[in-house]
Amino acid sequence: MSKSTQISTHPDLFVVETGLGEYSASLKALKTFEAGSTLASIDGVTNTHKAYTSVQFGSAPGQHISLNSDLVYANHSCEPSVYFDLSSPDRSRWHVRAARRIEKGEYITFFYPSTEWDMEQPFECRCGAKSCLRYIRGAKYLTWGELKARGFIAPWIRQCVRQRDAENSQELAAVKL
Ligand SMILES: C[S@@+](CC[C@H](N)C(=O)[O-])C[C@H]1O[C@@H](n2cnc3c(N)ncnc32)[C@H](O)[C@@H]1O
Repeated sequence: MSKSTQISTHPDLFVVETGLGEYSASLKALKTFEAGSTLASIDGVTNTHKAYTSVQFGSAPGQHISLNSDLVYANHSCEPSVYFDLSSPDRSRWHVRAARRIEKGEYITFFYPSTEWDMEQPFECRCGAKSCLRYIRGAKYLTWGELKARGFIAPWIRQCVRQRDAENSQELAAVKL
């Protein structure tokens, strides 16, 4: 995504850092945020089709939004600094919250599989975290243990995991009969 001519949507909170290669832009905090605090509301969104820039907000087909803001530059991390809370049916209550204390100058990152079941554009993860999962393609490809170790997981992802795991254990039971 190119940032060069766009105006910042959150100039007092974040700055978009542009890198050299493709997909190398990132989002940095311009101030310190306490753990659990709300960084920003997720407003101005529009419904869209699944894309590498979209965020999923439910388990039904087509439940994806376009952020239409600098928040789209938040990269994935396996040890994220924020989470996107789109749990409420009331969109005015959608927020970005701090998963831990975030110092000024730190990257704003979220755990993409916390909202995404089966991503449009998987990638080799470069988050550099000790617990890095290496290849990110959505929650569908992770165990519940791998997911829950990362903190916040959206309700629709928890529901899909429960369904998948129930189906797998039924299949296993059928094989054993
Ligand atoms: C919504 S964009 C995030 C902003 C992106 N860095 C850019 O410059 O447009 C998502 C894309 O960024 C890249 N990305 C995000 N987090 C990454 C990570 N931890 N490791 C490698 N690539 C990442 C992937 O190409 C991914 O499809």
